[in-house]
Amino acid sequence: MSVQSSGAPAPLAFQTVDARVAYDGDLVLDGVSVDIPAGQTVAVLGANGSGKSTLMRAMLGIVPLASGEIRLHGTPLRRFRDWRRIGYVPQRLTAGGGVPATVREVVSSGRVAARRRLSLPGRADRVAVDEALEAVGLADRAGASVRELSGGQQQRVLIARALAGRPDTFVMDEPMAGVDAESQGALARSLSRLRASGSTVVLVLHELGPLEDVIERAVVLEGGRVVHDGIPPKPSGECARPGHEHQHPHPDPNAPEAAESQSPADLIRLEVPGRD
Ligand SMILES: Nc1ncnc2c1ncn2[C@@H]1O[C@H](COP(=O)(O)OP(=O)(O)OP(=O)(O)O)[C@@H](O)[C@H]1O
Repeated sequence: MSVQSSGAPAPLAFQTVDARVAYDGDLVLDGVSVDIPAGQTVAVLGANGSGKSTLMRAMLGIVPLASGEIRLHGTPLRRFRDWRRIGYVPQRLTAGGGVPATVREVVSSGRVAARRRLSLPGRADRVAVDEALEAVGLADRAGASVRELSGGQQQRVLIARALAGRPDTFVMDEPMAGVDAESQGALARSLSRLRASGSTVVLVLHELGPLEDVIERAVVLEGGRVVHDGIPPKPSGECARPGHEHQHPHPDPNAPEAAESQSPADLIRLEVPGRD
């Protein structure tokens, strides 16, 4: 358990208790229990179809549980109302869709929940949007149509939209998927700042890559179950050699969590679509 400097345990941002989710009768989350203290930066890793996105959606009540319980900031999900605290970046959506919106317009939409009902955007909204654009390195593209941007830049727009609402708790589903190196660097810097500011960040990743130094903890899913929860696995051996195409997270044999896990040899077998 994470402990604050006062010695008291840190309050939990997320708590899933024996969570089960089924689609059409097929169990895709099979008894997941994870406590995420406020202020932690946690990666959820696992092979394709292991249930990562489903866990994110269940944590936010987007898909219902078959059984178990979810609490957000100590409140059972069904009673949770403080959604302004939560910033969600969904998986693989383009920021603009078919609508010819500018970067600023899309990011400004992240302020709607933070505004008082029926009030027009004010100075605080403009400042929040400016800061969010700055944080993801897109201040100079504010007037551009999102359709002109690269996939990685569009991903940054979605993150800026979440930042603009000034939540303290982020859920990001594969923010690095299909993102170019420049945008990966910008995202890594944004996440470092979020971590330094005490925000909670839970993000789905296929590989740690440039976020390796930012991630404090990794939860690895396999077949809808947690098979590792602890120190992020380090790339090693063949995969760590220069010239290797990608970095699969591998178990660190020296990590105490790895030694305690159910099946160390099978811990992490990640697939990266189209690259293996
Ligand atoms: N809405 C849905 N209806 C039916 N089955 C679904 C639905 N969403 C996901 N699934 C199935 O549930 C399983 C877990 O999917 P999920 O998207 O949570 O996995 P994932 O680990 O995030 O995978 P990926 O890395 O490919 O995004 C998969 O077998 C998937 O096909």
